Amino acid sequence: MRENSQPEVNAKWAGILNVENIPTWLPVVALALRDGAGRLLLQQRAADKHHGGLWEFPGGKVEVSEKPRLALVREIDEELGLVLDPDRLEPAGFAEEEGARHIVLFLYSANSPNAEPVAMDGQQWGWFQLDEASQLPLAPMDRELLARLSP
Ligand SMILES: Nc1nc2c([nH]c(=O)n2[C@@H]2O[C@H](COP(=O)(O)OP(=O)(O)OP(=O)(O)O)[C@@H](O)[C@H]2O)c(=O)[nH]1
Repeated sequence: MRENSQPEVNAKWAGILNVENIPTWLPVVALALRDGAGRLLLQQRAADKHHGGLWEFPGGKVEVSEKPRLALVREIDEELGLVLDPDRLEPAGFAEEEGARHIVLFLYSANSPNAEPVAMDGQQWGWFQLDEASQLPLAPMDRELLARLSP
């Protein structure tokens, strides 16, 4: 594209294109991992974090330039010591949370009948049937996503 020679027009575009003027959002990936009995793995957030004490799907923030699937593989390894095949992660929905940080949570699903998770950060976790999971104090987006999962 040819550069605009009018300084006032350039200044206007510089203002619009300045990253600080673009509303940003935080991409987060999470996993609905099912065991051989169809139960879901959920874990409890640390008390001192956003949504502290609530239960959630394992996962975390997508780093800059990281592909979502690979971010999820990294997070699941870091949190649960499980190494997943990125090609076996199925998209399972997304949800959004307004707030100081606008979060978009991308949920994937995977089956792992023989998974032996280890709580790498000492977090509480468990396998839950869908009806059991819905009884837990869940993070708001997780409740929404859980309701959309097939039994
Ligand atoms: N991992 C995960 N985060 C969720 C879920 N639901 C939900 O609202 N969140 C929110 O998404 C954000 C993800 O942050 P995180 O803390 O898990 O991410 P992280 O592990 O990369 O960051 P950290 O450095 O703070 O530990 C938090 O604000 C968290 O409350 C969920 O199901 N899984």
